[in-house]
Amino acid sequence: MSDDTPTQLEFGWEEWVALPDLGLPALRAKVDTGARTSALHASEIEVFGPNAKPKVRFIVNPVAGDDGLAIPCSATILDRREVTSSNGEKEMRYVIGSKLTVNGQSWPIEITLTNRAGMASRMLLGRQALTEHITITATEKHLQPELSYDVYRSAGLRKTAPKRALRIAVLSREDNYSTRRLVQEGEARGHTVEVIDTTRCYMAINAMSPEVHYDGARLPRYDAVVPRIGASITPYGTAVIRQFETIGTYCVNGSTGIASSRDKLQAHQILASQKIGMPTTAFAASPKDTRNLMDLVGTAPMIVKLLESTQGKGVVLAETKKAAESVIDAFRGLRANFLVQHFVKEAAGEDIRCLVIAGKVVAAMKRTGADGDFRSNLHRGGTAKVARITRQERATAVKAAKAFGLGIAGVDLLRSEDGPKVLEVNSSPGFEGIETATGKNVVGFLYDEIETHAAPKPTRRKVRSGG
Ligand SMILES: Nc1ncnc2c1ncn2[C@@H]1O[C@H](COP(=O)(O)OP(=O)(O)OP(=O)(O)O)[C@@H](O)[C@H]1O
Repeated sequence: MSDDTPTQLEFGWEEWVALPDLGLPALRAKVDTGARTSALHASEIEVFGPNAKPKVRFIVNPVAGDDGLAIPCSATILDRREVTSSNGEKEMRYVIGSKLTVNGQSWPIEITLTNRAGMASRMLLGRQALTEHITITATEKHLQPELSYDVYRSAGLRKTAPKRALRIAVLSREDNYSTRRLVQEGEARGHTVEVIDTTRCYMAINAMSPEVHYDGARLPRYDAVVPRIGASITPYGTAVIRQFETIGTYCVNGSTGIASSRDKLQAHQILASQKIGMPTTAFAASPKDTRNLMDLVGTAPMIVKLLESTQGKGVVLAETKKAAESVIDAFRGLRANFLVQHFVKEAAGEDIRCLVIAGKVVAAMKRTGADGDFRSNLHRGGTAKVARITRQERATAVKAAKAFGLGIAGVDLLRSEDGPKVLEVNSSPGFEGIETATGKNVVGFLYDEIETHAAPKPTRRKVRSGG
């Protein structure tokens, strides 16, 4: 039956109803013709979202006497109104809109949210909801079909539950394509996405109530944090993420994974310990060991790489051992840390960027260096196009992201004679190059993962069956 052709329904003083938009398939509602607007008993009522279109999220315990069953809900706020409750008390309440379903018929109603624990009925149906097609027999109850609270126990509940709007923080200092896409895609899905400058977060570190503050106020409870931590602020950025982890916030990439993948020496050690292919790499602290270091890597040409290098700026190709020695001397003179690496010549100035999200390669592109450059970085004038990768390359990329426990990672591979060699695992991969080259909505894949992980699950404990 549709919303347009209501058939007559008979209500007693209490009926079984459903609010499907809120993920509440069974509720007992008391008919209260003394009240204008319907009311739903909700706790943890919290406003979020843009000022122009604020939302509210809250918890409903649909079964009276069973607070173990908690359903997280969210809705757009229609109004905020003063309501006088049955005991005469005035209260400011948020008003939301939702569909009310009874016996296969649905119609839109307004609902105020109120947190009054101990109320036997979880819902009151006011006059506004009791439209013309309803007749009321106040001396009877349950004139409409009975629903069962068992639905809250069914495995399908999470699948059928409406997607709850999430509040997400993107930790980023840059207003670039990647940040903008994260905001745009999240908002298109109905979430609220706030961009937070990582370096402006400050923290009270104490055992009882870990918090993150920003611009004079404590940051709210986020459903998910997407770290986009630039290399120059890794230590502080990872400290901020650790704080969110302590609070229990879901972080797409954890502080440990970001820190260890950033530290080139540690990253190579972790990759090696997982038997993941990578170019032979050596490092030493003392100038006395320069020759031995080069011998470990093999014959020239070889790569000398600054540990702090990004965008290929500190990557040098030394054609001879003599040239490598001069570069190493120069780096040492500048007190710069570096590593020496076998030059994978057959890669011929190309590398493969695999974007791994939640253990899957969701997109891959081949980057080719500008004419005559062995470095394929797009920042150095390289070009990118979609890549077809082999099963071995796919497995290597997935394994590399997993080695650092990263939910999202850009894994760079070189195609060598003996299989893929991982160059680096990037915990804040850019989206522009890969979305342009592959035409894929990579950020969408990331939100799929966030929605799966961060959407609060209905808790089901000791549910009494209804009746
Ligand atoms: N061992 C190697 N053999 C062949 N080519 C290499 C090797 N190491 C680096 N390259 C080339 O140089 C480019 C830059 O190297 P790498 O990614 O290690 O530098 P980076 O400065 O850390 O860059 P990023 O900004 O990606 O972190 C690579 O994309 C690759 O094309």
